[in-house]
Amino acid sequence: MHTGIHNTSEIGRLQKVMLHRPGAELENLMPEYLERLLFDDIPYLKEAQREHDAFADCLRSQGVEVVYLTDLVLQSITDDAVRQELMFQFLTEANIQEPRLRESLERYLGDMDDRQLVETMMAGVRKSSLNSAGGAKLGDYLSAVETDYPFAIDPLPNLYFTRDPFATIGIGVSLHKMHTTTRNRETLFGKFIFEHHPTYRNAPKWYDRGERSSLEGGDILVLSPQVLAVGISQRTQEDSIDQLAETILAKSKTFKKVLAFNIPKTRSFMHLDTVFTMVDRDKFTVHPNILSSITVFVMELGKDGAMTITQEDGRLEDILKEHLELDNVTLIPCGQGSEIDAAREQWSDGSNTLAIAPGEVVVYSRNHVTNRSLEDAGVKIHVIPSAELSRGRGGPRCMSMPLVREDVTN
Ligand SMILES: NC(=O)NCCC[C@H](N)C(=O)O
Repeated sequence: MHTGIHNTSEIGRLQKVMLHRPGAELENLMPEYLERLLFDDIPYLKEAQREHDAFADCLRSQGVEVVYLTDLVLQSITDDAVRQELMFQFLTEANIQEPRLRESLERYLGDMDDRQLVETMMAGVRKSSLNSAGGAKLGDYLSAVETDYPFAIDPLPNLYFTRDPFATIGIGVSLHKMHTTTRNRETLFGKFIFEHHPTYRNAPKWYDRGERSSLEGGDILVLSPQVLAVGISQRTQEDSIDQLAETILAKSKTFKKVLAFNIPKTRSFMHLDTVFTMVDRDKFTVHPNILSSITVFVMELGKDGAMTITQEDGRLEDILKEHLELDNVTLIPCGQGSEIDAAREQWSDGSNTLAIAPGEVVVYSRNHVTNRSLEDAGVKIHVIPSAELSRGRGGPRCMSMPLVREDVTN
């Protein structure tokens, strides 16, 4: 079946990837609301875009086709009914309850062409722009809707972390219910892509955004065509993993095991991929601080179709060796084992590498200590600028969603 998606590993040569170039949503960040919107600082947009373009150019120079989220959403608006439905659901999920405000927003957005509409949905809507857009009737009700809050609709500043709202696994997709309200609104774009985009609408869904428990893409690592790793983290709950594992193991026809990694539930370790990524067939980057606290559960379907779960007690290297059937596994510690360098570089995603081929990864320039360890371990690195992008707490893996990778050969 052609689904537009083929992703059977973390490291197979990357052929097609989805990014989101940060846009006006970053200029709608205000210090008061940073925590709720999951930022620790405000990136300088122009510089963040320059860095992001360097990331995209780096990928293109390695033969990767780069597609952008905005374009995929636009290509999914196949007729006017889809556009209306997108706008309707967007306003509902932005929690616009006040009928006159909703009417005014419908008029404001309704006058835009498709691209403006999608970009505005992403950027958020300031009350001031509604007023200046000829909303003369607004004055009589804006006083009723929290006058001191400057947004009619909040921005979606985390969109450039395309790894999280949905994840490609095998030939299908896991569309997520996110842990936070702000990120949950992002998944609407994925819903429309996987319902309407001519290339992607047939992709099987292994998880859906209507589920009750949260699951985020940064916790999902496709270790091999048979083995999936999922983090039990601040963002991903056990119930979601039960459900994803049951569906994948029963329906994908290829995956045989899910390894659930229980990691500490903290902001800096928010997803599994902030502490652990695969860089080669037998090499992984890891934040040394998790090694003592991580536990791994192996989930498999028995002959009767019922799930079995066993807890692994050994060292991470040995667990990976066993389940990936490898002779050797090398863990490359973030910060070369120094407590200080490890903490500093992990905070800015030193362990969050994006593999573009076995043994070849994209990394942030600022994590020079970890980057040296990668090179010492024989990994080829492609270094991208990182001063502004890293302020959002995500690295090259977080900023990319592979759509097509070549299978890994031995
Ligand atoms: N996979 C990832 O770790 N993504 C990074 C997400 C950063 C974003 N500010 C967030 O807190 O969700």
